[in-house]
Amino acid sequence: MKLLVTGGAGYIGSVMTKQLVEAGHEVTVMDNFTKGHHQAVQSQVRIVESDLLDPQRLKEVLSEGYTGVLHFAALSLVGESVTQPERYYRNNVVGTLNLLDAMRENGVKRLVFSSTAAVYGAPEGIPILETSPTRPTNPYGGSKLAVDQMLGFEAEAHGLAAVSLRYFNVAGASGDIGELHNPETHLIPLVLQAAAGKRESVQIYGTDYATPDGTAIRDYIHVEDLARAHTIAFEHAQAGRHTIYNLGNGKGFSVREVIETARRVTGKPIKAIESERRVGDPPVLVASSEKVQRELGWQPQKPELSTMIADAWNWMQTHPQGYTS
Ligand SMILES: NC(=O)c1ccc[n+]([C@@H]2O[C@H](COP(=O)([O-])OP(=O)(O)OC[C@H]3O[C@@H](n4cnc5c(N)ncnc54)[C@H](O)[C@@H]3O)[C@@H](O)[C@H]2O)c1
Ligand SMILES: O=c1ccn([C@@H]2O[C@H](COP(=O)(O)OP(=O)(O)O[C@H]3O[C@H](CO)[C@H](O)[C@H](O)[C@H]3O)[C@@H](O)[C@H]2O)c(=O)[nH]1
Repeated sequence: MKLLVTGGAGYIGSVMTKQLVEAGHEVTVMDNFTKGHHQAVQSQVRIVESDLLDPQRLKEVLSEGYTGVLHFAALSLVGESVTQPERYYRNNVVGTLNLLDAMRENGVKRLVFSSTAAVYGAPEGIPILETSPTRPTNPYGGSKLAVDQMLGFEAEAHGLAAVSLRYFNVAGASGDIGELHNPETHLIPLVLQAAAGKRESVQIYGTDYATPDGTAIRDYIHVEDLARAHTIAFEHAQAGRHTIYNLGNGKGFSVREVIETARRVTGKPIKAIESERRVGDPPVLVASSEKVQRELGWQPQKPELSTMIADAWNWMQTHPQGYTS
């Protein structure tokens, strides 16, 4: 298949691109490189350095005849979205609208979209189902929910085959591709930076949650398992339908458990400092992934937290400078 991967130079998109290339597909990556890395993209992949906010370029590219699009490009810093909501809605919603226009104009009718657990806000019940109420507590989650809703209407009106995958906490690395965000806000890379001596310590945001050890609980999913789910979802997408799936392991780990596991995996004494809660963080986010398992037959192959941390640690050690381009 000939596929367009937006945001394919970012963390998850580059793992997706690698898997697609390994499966023999022809891939074009479109990325504006505000966050992405050239080195994360396989050498045989065509890179179009362009922005989703350039509708003309999107139309030109999509006129080249694609089977479908895997759409990862987005801004995704929760804190930044609170202070700059307009930027998040423009990039994530208007960018996706431009993409849908270009797809429609060129008869490209298949899309998998990166949605997020952030659409659920602070959930009423755990595990979180796809039918749980969506009440995002920040503009990032709001922008993703707006796209999820838009896709439902677009599928109905124009026959698009669309799938939204609502990821929980993505972690790990895939061989020579790893996680390098700047700034980094995610727990596991920060913990490993402390293990590697790149930072003195890691902060534990909140020790007074109503959880067994007082720290917040999250559902971590290996980036390879996540990317594999996209391929299955893409193949099963049905014309005129928009389907939503949660993607997690259905099992939660606390911040202290993550740090403890990282100490064991790395053999390093990682210094942790107990701090205040981070504003807007829900105490527990754990997915029910029953629907994706039942309907698509997806199963995580790397469900262990220690495997995710070991793969991320291995990447960090083999790439001490991260990506250089
Ligand atoms: N990492 C997670 O834990 C997580 C969890 C839930 C959802 N997601 C979603 O998954 C997707 C990928 O996340 P990631 O962690 O790989 O992020 P990332 O920042 O590493 O990758 C996103 C890529 O999109 C590109 N991009 C952003 N806006 C663009 C635009 N307007 N035009 C072209 N390119 C643009 C960036 O340069 C970057 O390379 C995002 O949509 C994110 O919201 C991520
Ligand atoms: O230095 C840190 C960083 C994080 N945490 C804690 O670790 C947990 C995980 O935090 P991350 O920042 O790694 O991940 P989030 O759960 O905040 O965010 C993830 O889930 C969100 C949905 O709620 C979005 O989808 C977002 O893109 C995705 O990364 C949270 O309880 C957070 O408070 C710390 O204690 N110390």
